[in-house]
Amino acid sequence: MDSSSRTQPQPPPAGGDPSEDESAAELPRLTVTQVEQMKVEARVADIYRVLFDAAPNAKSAVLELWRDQHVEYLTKGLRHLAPSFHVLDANRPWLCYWMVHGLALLDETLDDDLENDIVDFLSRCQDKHGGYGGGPGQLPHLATSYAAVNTLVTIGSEKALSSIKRENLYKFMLLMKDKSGAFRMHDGGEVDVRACYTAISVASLVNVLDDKLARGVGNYIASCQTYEGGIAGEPSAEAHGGYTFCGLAAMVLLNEVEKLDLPSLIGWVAFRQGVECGFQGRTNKLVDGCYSFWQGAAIALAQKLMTVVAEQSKPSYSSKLSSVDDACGTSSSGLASEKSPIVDYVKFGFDFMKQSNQIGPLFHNIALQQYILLCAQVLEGGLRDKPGKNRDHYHSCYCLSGLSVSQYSAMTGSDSCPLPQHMLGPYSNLLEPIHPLYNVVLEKYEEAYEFFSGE
Ligand SMILES: CC(C)=CCC/C(C)=C/CC/C(C)=C/COP(=O)(O)OP(=O)(O)O
Ligand SMILES: [Zn+2]
Repeated sequence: MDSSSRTQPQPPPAGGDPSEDESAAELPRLTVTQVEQMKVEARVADIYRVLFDAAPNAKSAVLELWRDQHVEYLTKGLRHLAPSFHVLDANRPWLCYWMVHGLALLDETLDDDLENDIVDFLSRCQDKHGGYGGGPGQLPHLATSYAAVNTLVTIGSEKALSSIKRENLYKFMLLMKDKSGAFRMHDGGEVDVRACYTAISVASLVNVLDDKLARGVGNYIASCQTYEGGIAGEPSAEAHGGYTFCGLAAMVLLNEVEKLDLPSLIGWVAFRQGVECGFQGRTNKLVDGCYSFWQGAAIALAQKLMTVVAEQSKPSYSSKLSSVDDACGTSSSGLASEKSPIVDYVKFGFDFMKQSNQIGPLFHNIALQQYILLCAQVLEGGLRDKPGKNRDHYHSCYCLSGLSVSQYSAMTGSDSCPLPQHMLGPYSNLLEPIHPLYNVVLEKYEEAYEFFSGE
């Protein structure tokens, strides 16, 4: 998308006399500082009522995405990290991903030197036997491998994509496979749904996913779906939005989504949207901007799975769902025992995105945008969990990812643009669309798909 066609929004002035500014002049009773204070008190509905009663035209001043500020915050963060990358942290590929992806969502290109620095740094994080660690010489880990691969796909250059040692990555992932079929995060590490998702997402993205990697994963994930309907990190744990996204996305990539009880999963996710308009991660917890992605994207995936939902909603279905216990896991239905010996796994992610939404948003998409724009944005740039918390790169990445998901959630065609009524604030708020199975910008995914499908 061409950002030059958009007018750059300006944030409202930070505090001060409202009469100093034309848009603020329409806010006779509230300064921005007062608005901030009300947010801290979590009185979002009050802010809205008072603002709109007092000054209907103030709507766009408050509901703008402060692009320039977010770009500055993320770019500064990357420049601080590169070129030495000398922070004592095992999360450096994640820091790269959160900032590079955030900037890509904002349609901001990095300069060549910065891109090269990041590619070189991630190459140094790549273990000689495969997989990426949190820094050079660190133990390879599935989560940092996911962050590194998503960063390189987002950078998208020949140098970036060809720096990924796919054969070694495949061998590393095979080593991380547990006898249950699930994956462990690192050598001697924990087995959980996050590990399953990061392994399957990376393997699918770089086109090395095969039956050996896939076997048993779907059954493990299905065993983590709880009585509430959401998915937990491991069997018998509590359903959580992060793991629900991971589990559902992995199941789609494995073509085993029928092993989940989708109606109950969707119901659980939809009810995690609170009166504050954002999502909570689990029952009885506070809303948090990052769940705009984890929960919002789970719903976005479900919008393309309505055929399965309809099938599972038939009274005759329940006995079939509970009898899914085949450990091989290459069947697309979980119902039948027929299996194809050669499964073209890379196509599942590709074909899924080509499908249109089969239903409108199953959450309040405008309300979610309201939470992100009004409560999660920080005036100086960057996004946060909730009012009263500081901005950080993780929340900036996932609030922006969730904003993109909610902006595109009401579209029916897979390649059209959202209508203005599906977006809150000016149309210049529109972000780049993502591929919700991997959380990379769609265009970048398509380029990587072309690149790796020839391999
Ligand atoms: C790809 C990848 C690595 C995905 C990770 C998914 C993810 C966000 C999992 C959440 C983990 C978790 C139980 C957080 C609870 O934190 P908390 O108790 O501080 O928060 P809460 O009160 O909101 O539950
Ligand atoms: Zn959070």
